Amino acid sequence: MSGAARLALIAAGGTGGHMFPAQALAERLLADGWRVKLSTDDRGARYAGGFPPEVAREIVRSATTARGGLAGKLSAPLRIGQGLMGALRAMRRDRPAVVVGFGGYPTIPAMGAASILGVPRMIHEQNGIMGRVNRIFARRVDRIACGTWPTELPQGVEGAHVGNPVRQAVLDRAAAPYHPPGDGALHLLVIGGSQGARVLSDCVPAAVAALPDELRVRLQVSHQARAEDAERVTRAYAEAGIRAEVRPFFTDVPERLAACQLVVSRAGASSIADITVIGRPAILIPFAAAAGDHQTANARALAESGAAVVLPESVLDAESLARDLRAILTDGPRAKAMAEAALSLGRPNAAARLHDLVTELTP
Ligand SMILES: CC(=O)N[C@H]1[C@@H](OP(=O)(O)OP(=O)(O)OC[C@H]2O[C@@H](n3ccc(=O)[nH]c3=O)[C@H](O)[C@@H]2O)O[C@H](CO)[C@@H](O)[C@@H]1O
Repeated sequence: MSGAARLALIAAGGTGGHMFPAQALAERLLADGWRVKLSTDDRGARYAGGFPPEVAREIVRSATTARGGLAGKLSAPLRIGQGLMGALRAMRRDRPAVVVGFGGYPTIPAMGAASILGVPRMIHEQNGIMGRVNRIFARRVDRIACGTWPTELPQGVEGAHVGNPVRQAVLDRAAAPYHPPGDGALHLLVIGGSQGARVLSDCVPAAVAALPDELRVRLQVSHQARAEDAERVTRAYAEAGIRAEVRPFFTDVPERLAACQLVVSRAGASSIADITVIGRPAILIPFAAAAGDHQTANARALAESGAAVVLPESVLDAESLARDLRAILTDGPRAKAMAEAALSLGRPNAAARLHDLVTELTP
């Protein structure tokens, strides 16, 4: 049955890691005739440009953006309380058929209001270790969908494994033909999650500069660097005579992934989902300080299946990275086997499965 005119309220927190799976579900629900509203805060709203225009036009703001310092901490309960009152008013007005939370503080008002008003609700957890806010609501929702499996859930709570939904632009390139490294150009994509990663800016240009000349001259690097690091990263590549495009954020990661021979990436859940749905070999550098070291957990399945080499930050330096880059870029059959292993872990139907769970929840 199609979901004509039913409204789904999607709540997601401020990082790309929560916003991209939310976007993927929004796209799927809209395609099935649902109306969709998005509840997020100012940080999350920066990702709204990627959402379909009818969702981006009218965001339900949840004023929970974290502020620094003691004053910020002390005022947090007040801001969450105000957010909750606003969410209750909006929910009484809009009457959503379902509320889906993707984690992060900005989801507290919408998930809290849905609990109070008895609106059918579910959460999607992207990582193998449940985030703090999803944990708060884990016992107060009708369904829990998990992106990674197994996921550590609170005792007595059950989850369904759906995978991490990826954007339509990624699905459009699912299993795109892979051209393993040979004699031609070598495209290297370097992404540090939604915020960029300083450690990659410190290491990758130096590692690439240490590669043998015959590899270096064929390299073409797309490197996402934090805005404050972009200039020095650009300079480092230029000084090493390497063609590189350095940007704080690539809006066309799906295209660049499809075109590349190798990815160097953090191990956030959506980064991994994109890499495995398109199917590309990767060197993963998990963010060691992520809650519960969940990025290392995220990367494990790829390492075990041979899809990726995992370099923990503790052993990462330009030399170790150069060794791995060289090993993969000079071994086409190995790169091809890695790409195939990655593809076998991809879950291109995650958004569709999540959509089905949402539909089951609503009369
Ligand atoms: C530091 C931290 O705690 N990070 C968490 C955060 O990661 P983070 O916010 O970095 O999110 P993910 O790695 O999950 O996703 C990043 C997304 O941004 C896209 N992208 C990236 C760079 C770019 O230039 N353009 C672009 O479009 C990627 O293709 C991917 O789809 O949320 C994830 C999901 O809960 C967690 O797994 C991560 O551990």
